[in-house]
Amino acid sequence: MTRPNDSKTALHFGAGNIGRGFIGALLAHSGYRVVFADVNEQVIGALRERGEYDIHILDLEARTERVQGVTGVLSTGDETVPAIAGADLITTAVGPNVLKIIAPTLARGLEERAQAGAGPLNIIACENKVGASAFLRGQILPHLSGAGRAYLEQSVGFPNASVDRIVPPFEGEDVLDVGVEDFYEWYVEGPAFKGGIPQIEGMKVTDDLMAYVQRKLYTLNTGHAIAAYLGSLRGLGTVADAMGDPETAEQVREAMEQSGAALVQTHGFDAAEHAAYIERIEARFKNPHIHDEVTRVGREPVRKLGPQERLIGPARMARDLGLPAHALLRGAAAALHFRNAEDPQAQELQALIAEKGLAATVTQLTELPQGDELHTRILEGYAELQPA
Ligand SMILES: NC(=O)c1ccc[n+]([C@@H]2O[C@H](COP(=O)([O-])OP(=O)(O)OC[C@H]3O[C@@H](n4cnc5c(N)ncnc54)[C@H](O)[C@@H]3O)[C@@H](O)[C@H]2O)c1
Ligand SMILES: O=P(O)(O)OC[C@@H](O)[C@@H](O)[C@H](O)[C@H](O)CO
Repeated sequence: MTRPNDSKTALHFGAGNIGRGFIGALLAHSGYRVVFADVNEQVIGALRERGEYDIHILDLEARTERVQGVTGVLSTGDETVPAIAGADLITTAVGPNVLKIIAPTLARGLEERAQAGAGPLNIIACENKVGASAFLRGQILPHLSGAGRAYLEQSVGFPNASVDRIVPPFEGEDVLDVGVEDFYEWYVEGPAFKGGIPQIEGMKVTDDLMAYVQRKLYTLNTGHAIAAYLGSLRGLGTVADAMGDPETAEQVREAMEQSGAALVQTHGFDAAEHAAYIERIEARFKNPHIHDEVTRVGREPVRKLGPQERLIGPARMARDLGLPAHALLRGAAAALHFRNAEDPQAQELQALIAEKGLAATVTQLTELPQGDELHTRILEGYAELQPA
């Protein structure tokens, strides 16, 4: 059977959970030869040696899927620039903070393409960040010559995307094994593609990406983060444990309902469909087959407290519409309590609070001025929430 992308190559930065467990797998199933670029020598070595790996679907009906036709390059090595020059599509799932690190390498690859007179290319950043592909474009531009810049402007699309599949770290028999939930959803911004939209199994194209990005980030990631931060405060180890605690589960639901009311008004979603969307997410959080530590879900609290992010973004949206936001702000307050000796941003957060005080830290991270009602409510929430 021929597939739409047989004989094409996709280069995917980040052979981690989402890379192997979601985006890379869809690309391979759609016929692409998938080249993963990563800094992890063990994973890249195994991908090169074996050319395939297994995905374990951790749900009511457990099953295993084999992903074939894959290989790897070290993103710091000599092969990555030619791989960029020869790719038909580039995707990333490295984490929002790593985009600026891979930007100079991408720029070198684009220079080669410009010199070779190559055709159009699309680069899709599959990260939990509003406008991640556009952000990556902005990081690449300063590294380009005039010719490279002209090629980028004319021939390189940076469609933004929303990616949803819960993929925690997985202890398999093999280093390449990955464990995922059955559910997945990938929306990409149609009008931003250059040179036609590739046919990829499971990739949905939309003209209104912001609605889908906010629907996912301000519902799933909002509830997820609040489950993690309240769970962590209450000594609970995983998201499923946190959702097993009736008070935490109720507070998570209340927050998703508050962001939901704001999203329904902002984007015109059907209220009943949005309620069903929340219910589905709650069931995903409770999936007993997924072991997702609150430390992973709460990782990088400085990023998660940002003004457009999953806690403050929907709280501001609700406030601007005259809707309640207290459960969302309780989540932000819980985030400020987050401690994890292995998470540099959790360390940075506690150091900031110790050095500058809570009020100044909240302003620095959320951009909410002191005296703003949301700022005040976060401080009150912080005082009410005490570690177990
Ligand atoms: N895991 C999930 O449930 C999930 C779901 C949706 C979206 N996301 C988003 O996907 C992105 C990746 O998350 P993840 O959970 O897969 O993280 P991860 O840590 O499992 O994977 C990231 C990978 O990037 C690699 N990496 C780091 N620096 C690199 C560099 N300079 N060059 C190339 N590779 C580099 C790491 O070695 C790692 O393999 C994040 O933006 C996250 O928010 C995650
Ligand atoms: O990846 P982060 O750190 O932005 O957020 C942690 C989790 O909420 C996230 O990875 C979810 O599992 C994922 O967004 C589900 O689609």
